[in-house]
Amino acid sequence: MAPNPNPPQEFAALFAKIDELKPKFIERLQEAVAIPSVSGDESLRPEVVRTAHFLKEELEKLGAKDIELRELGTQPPPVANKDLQLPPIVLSRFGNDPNKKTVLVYGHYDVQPALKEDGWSTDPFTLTQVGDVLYGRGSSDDKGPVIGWLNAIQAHNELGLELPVNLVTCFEGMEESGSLGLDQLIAQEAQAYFKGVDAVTISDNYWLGTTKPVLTYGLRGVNYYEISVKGPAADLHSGLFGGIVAEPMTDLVKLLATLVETNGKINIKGIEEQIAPLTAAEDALYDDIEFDVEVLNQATGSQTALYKTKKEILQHRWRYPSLSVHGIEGAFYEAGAKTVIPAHVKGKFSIRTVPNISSEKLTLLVKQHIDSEFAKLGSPNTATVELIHDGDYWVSDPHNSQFTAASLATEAVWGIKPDLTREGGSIPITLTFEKELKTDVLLLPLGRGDDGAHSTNEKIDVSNYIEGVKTLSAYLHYYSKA
Ligand SMILES: C[C@H](N)C(=O)N[C@@H](Cc1c[nH]cn1)C(=O)O
Ligand SMILES: [Zn+2]
Ligand SMILES: [Zn+2]
Repeated sequence: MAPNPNPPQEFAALFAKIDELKPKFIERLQEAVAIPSVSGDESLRPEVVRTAHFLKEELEKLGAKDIELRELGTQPPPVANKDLQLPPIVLSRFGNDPNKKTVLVYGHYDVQPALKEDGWSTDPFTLTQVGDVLYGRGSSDDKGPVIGWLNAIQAHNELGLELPVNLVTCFEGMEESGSLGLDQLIAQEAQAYFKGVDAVTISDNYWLGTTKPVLTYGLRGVNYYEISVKGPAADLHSGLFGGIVAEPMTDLVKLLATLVETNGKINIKGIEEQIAPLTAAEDALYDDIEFDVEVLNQATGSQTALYKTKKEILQHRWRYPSLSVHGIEGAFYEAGAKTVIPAHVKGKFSIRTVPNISSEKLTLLVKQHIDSEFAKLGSPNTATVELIHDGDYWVSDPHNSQFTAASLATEAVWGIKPDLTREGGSIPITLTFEKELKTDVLLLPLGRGDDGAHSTNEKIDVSNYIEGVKTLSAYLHYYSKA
């Protein structure tokens, strides 16, 4: 999609300044991407913390006040290093004018793991421009959008243009690992640091496809589980012990295979009954959305879609649960042919939740399922299942003043009204902001549906990044007048 060739006159200088600053904005993202802030890898925790310091320095340069790196204590189990500190929350403030509205912007500076050997064409932690595309881990999820907010502030500063709202930043470093510790901080600061916040804006998801901007009013939740199967006291030689001991891997693979069918059907009893019925009014909402199975095939680079029609695909992404098996810890996985019997293996899977699935009830059902399936195996090993983290689903009203302002901003930048979408992914903290601050939350995505978030060759198109900075800026102006 080409940007609007005739943006409103009121934004002419601001948009021109953003275009002029493009090289600086790309350089800032390059610096952010260069820090491998993988929250799920304990050994990289210092890098996650280094990213918080990088943001603090950038915020200082931009003139933020009350900058704080708020510590959250040690990471709760399961964790190898019991003294592992959680990464800090980066709080800061631009303006404190009682006559202006206050917008809290949330984003995360941690990323998913990435290794060149996973199949990346370029080094994942070196932002690499190929044509009009910027490749690198976090470029879209979520360093690009986080840096996008800083860029919007810089453009205002360089023009000598006051921000139209007071801005509060809340950037976290554990989103990809369950947002540990942030719920408590938000509750604690609702009437302190966050007092007076009128609106929360999150830029941490994606357009549905590659051409049309969207605003998002729903998220699925996520419950992440680990099945632990223990047997022998240590790994064993399969020639000496194969056939005469019960193998944990065999049990685990059987258990994992009971969870879900190839067609996506979840086999855990009691989940389906909790799903909110589809009303005719909700069903009709899907009619006008631009999407087809080819967009899905393009995003996955395959022909592996389970559904063919737009409605089926979108409903199964947004309003039905899914169960994904992610990996096995403790198992042999490298190249070669090691003949080991692993002694202790952990299978990881998650369930995306939707209205009205309760996290507590789901965990009970998962435990019942694993216990009953394991009993059927008659194994002398032990199997336990544990909830690692959970985050609730969220559905909001897409017609409040924030959405209206964001829709106007999108039209100003892209020359088109955005589609209103829900998201299959999860941002666990969204509901907490809504509940604790008693404000509405808007999801205003910058990246495209084919950005490859969490995947190899994650990217953000230069146009999405730069026009995104314009969209964030214009949104603040429209919202200030709403
Ligand atoms: C949508 C967002 N950018 C995202 O990727 N969220 C993660 C959150 C999460 C929860 N557990 C682990 N990661 C996601 O949806 O997977
Ligand atoms: Zn994200
Ligand atoms: Zn993510």
